[in-house]
Amino acid sequence: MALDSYLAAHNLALVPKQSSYRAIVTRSPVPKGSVIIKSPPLCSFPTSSVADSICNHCFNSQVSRLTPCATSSSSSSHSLMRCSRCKSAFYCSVQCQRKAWNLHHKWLCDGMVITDNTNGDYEMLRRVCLVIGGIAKKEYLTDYDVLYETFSGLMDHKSDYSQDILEYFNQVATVVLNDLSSIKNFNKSNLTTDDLVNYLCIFGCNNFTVHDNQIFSVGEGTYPVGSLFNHSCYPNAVVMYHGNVQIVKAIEDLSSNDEVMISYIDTANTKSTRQQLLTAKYYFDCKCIRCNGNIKDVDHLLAPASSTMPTALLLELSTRQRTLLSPLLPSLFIIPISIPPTLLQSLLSQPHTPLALLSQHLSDLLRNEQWDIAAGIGYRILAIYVLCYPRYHPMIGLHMYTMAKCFWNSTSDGRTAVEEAVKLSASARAVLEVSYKDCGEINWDVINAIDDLSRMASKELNT
Ligand SMILES: C[S@@+](CC[C@H](N)C(=O)[O-])C[C@H]1O[C@@H](n2cnc3c(N)ncnc32)[C@H](O)[C@@H]1O
Repeated sequence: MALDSYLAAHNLALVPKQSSYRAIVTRSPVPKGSVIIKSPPLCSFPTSSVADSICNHCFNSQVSRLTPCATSSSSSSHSLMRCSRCKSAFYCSVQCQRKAWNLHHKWLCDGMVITDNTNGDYEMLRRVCLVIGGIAKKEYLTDYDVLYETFSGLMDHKSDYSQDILEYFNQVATVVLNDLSSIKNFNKSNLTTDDLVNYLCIFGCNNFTVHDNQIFSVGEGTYPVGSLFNHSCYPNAVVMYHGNVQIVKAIEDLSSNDEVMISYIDTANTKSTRQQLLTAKYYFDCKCIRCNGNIKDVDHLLAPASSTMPTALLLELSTRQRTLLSPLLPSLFIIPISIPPTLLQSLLSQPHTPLALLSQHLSDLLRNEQWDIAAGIGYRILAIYVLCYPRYHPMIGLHMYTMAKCFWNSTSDGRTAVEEAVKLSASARAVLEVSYKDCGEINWDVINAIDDLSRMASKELNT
């Protein structure tokens, strides 16, 4: 089978597993920071909010220097080309425009839909049907045979969907079949409404949100190979994107025969919220090392925010966090899973300030350029992140980078703040390097920006 040899070429294997049907395991040790597998989407499309600022084919951003799917690194693109016919599709290069044209745009250009969350199913289904139905020119799609074989074998959980949802899927399937039936030769594909309903069921529990280098959502994609990885609330791998190419990276050292696990949801949530999200969309009860209690959970710090914090308390908390947590920064990286006891003690003794509330305050403080208070609150958030994300998770690194910027911009603490900026940028780099290395120039730009900040701050310390 094409899939087995494809996985074997990446030192991976798909093995049966009772609790989750199948699982991906390593066939040799994989050091943290390694690319486990890179795979293209069967289909993908950008979200409406960014559709005019990223290439609708490869998701390369307007301002980036490298086009992931262009043949030469000199094909720089600082403004996107617009489809002159529909005026709603944008491309970074002629190559991308040609690929999109031959895969779907030729048939969808007239009825181009500006996609949003309500018609994402419709948009994805039309594209998948053009590919599977033999209309799209498959030579423009990388690894089609593997993608198709894998997609066809994915779990659809059809019996778990409610009658209402299946009826909605049936309506979408009917509209799409009707739309596509006017295309010459589409009827030869013999695709039925039932087939399309099955595809929609597969999308529901397998599709991915594509994100940029700041983990902001930029699109949706059907990634059959990535869909083979099971979920853990304390994953040993993360999903990165170079444009719309999906890259699974190890964030822990893996031994031979270890199961590779990613997370399907934001794991900075209480156990009950995580379980609800996973049951509602993926139809399973999570029994991962965190959910079964092998890692100390901190639900009281993750509860949803119900109110805002008075400014005086915010200030007090900010100052206290800096005093308590700044000296602990180095220890956050020494112990892989267990939490330094001093940190745990300081967190548990704090007033009840859930993460959502702190994050909300942090964004307000950043927006209002209140860097000093933001930095202190940032420490508190960092401590909570360290308790609920694996040590080398990009959320931790990106947050450290935000904090480094706060200290660098802060005016009140002089040299101490600059020292904090240096310390935090070094930590941010150490964490982000693991997931961002070998993921293309667009991701590496974040590391370059951290290095720039670190150089400026170190220079200031030495003058
Ligand atoms: C994206 S697929 C993952 C691959 C899937 N195991 C397969 O063999 O095709 C998602 C589905 O896998 C199962 N799954 C994923 N992670 C699981 C876990 N930690 N425990 C139990 N089932 C899991 C659930 O049925 C879920 O809806």
